[in-house]
Amino acid sequence: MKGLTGSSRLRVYGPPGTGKTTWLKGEVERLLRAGVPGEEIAVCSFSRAAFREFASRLAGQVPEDNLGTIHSLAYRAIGRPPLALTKDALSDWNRRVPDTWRVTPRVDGRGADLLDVMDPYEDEDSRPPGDKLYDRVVYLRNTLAPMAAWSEEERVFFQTWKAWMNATGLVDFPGMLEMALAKPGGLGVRFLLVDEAQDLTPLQLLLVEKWAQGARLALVGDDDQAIYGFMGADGASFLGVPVEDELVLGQSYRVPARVQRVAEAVIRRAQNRAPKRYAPRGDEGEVRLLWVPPEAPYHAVADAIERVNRGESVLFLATAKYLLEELKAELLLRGEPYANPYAPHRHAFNLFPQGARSAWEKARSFLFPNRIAADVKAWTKHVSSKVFAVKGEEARRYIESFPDEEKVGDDHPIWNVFRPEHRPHAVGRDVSWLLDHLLGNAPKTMRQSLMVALKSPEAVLQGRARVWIGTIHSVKGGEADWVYVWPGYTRKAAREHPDQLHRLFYVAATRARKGLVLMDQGKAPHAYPWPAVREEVEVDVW
Ligand SMILES: Nc1ncnc2c1ncn2[C@@H]1O[C@H](COP(=O)(O)OP(=O)(O)OP(=O)(O)O)[C@@H](O)[C@H]1O
Repeated sequence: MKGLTGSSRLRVYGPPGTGKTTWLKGEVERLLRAGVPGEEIAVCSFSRAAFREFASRLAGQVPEDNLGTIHSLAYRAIGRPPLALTKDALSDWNRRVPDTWRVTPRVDGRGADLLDVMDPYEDEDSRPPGDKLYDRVVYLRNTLAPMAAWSEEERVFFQTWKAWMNATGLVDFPGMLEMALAKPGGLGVRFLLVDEAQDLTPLQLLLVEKWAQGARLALVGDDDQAIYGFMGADGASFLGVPVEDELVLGQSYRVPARVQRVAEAVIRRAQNRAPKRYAPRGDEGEVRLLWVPPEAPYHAVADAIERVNRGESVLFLATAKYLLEELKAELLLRGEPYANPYAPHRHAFNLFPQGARSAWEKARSFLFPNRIAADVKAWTKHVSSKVFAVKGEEARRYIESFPDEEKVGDDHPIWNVFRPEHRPHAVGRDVSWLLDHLLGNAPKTMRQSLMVALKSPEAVLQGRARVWIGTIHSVKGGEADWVYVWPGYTRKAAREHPDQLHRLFYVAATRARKGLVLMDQGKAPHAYPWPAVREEVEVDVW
């Protein structure tokens, strides 16, 4: 198979599941086996999650600093200045500017991935004007739009924003790329591999080209899966890069035949695309249409849980986060926690998010079979003072007086702080009792985790979810046995980026390894019309 030792500019493309990411990983391993030092290889991917497992496999061979998103590599290259989009930094900006220029914070101080927080299909009308203006300016910077194409307001806003960043030493996301471009020298590698290259903006591509000077470059992607048009990446940059050689992958190892036929009917609606052919997997797979009223996902959940119980993986996908709210509520009622293996840090998709200590651990601390004082301290902070035999403040002081690591058996004196009628519930890990006596300001995920614990304490103890959920953007490159897709979208999306909408549902459909369940919302406004592929579809009317 073609590889980077044979050509200095290679484009690898292929439809969903044809092994593009697998090729890229294999190529890195082939280079290492051929004796290329790991320091001379860099790999860019779109999301960090996609790479976590790969990076750990390469640990000690390719330096961790050479693996990451384009933004993270650029951020390192410019010496990691503080970020402009944090709460602290923006409170300064927001104090100085008119209301209509105020920007809402988007990252924490540690610099979470920009794309982890992008949800283009959230309700546009409810967004503050400053956020919309800032996003338009980011788009113009990402697409390298000539100043003549900017409106007067966009120009003035950007000049002010840039002057503020310069004066304060802060940087925003396109700024990382702009600074890395202006900096002499590149990444200092001989091999640069870029996954999901269809989502490169013209600005990112310019930086990749600079980094690739004197190096061999592989761009890996699929123009039909370009779903970041709203950021300025429409797949055209990827297809337009002059290359020496191309590797076209034509066999999907994921998508079964029926799923492929429906997915093809969706992507054929896109106006601007290069036609392509590929072979599906050998088995037929299944496509079903499930009529689900938008506000009641009970039947979809019941259907999905049956599959999970049979050992299959299930992924629910929607265009926007808010569409998942009813689903999450239904899952919690059933004691089924949710997760997103492709965005494990995002609270919106994970009841048990990874990373910094989070509120669900307070619920877990109530359930531990072998408790220590620190566990009791964690949940008693959020319990109503009514359960204590003394005043709340005094009770909490008493609980705090025990060293964190002290073991707390069922007869430990710490329990004496509870009124006699409450004591057995606290000692006995009575989840309903705790839910009944939680303070109003107890963290939401603590309460939700306790709801799950009513039915599945083990799931909370282990921080383990069985059902995956996410926006289509959040699961790029991912897959599951069964994929359930909501047809929701906004009218604005259809008007401004119809191709992108078709690509988005194409990406969603092609995540399925065994079957696809299209959730039909009938005549609900703004519901994406599924193609009429009747022979593929079994209709369930509830
Ligand atoms: N040569 C192969 N033989 C068998 N299975 C493969 C092969 N290559 C890839 N796969 C499997 O097929 C699935 C899809 O592979 P991969 O994610 O690399 O495809 P992709 O082209 O990057 O997909 P997408 O375009 O959706 O991101 C994975 O489960 C992978 O393990």
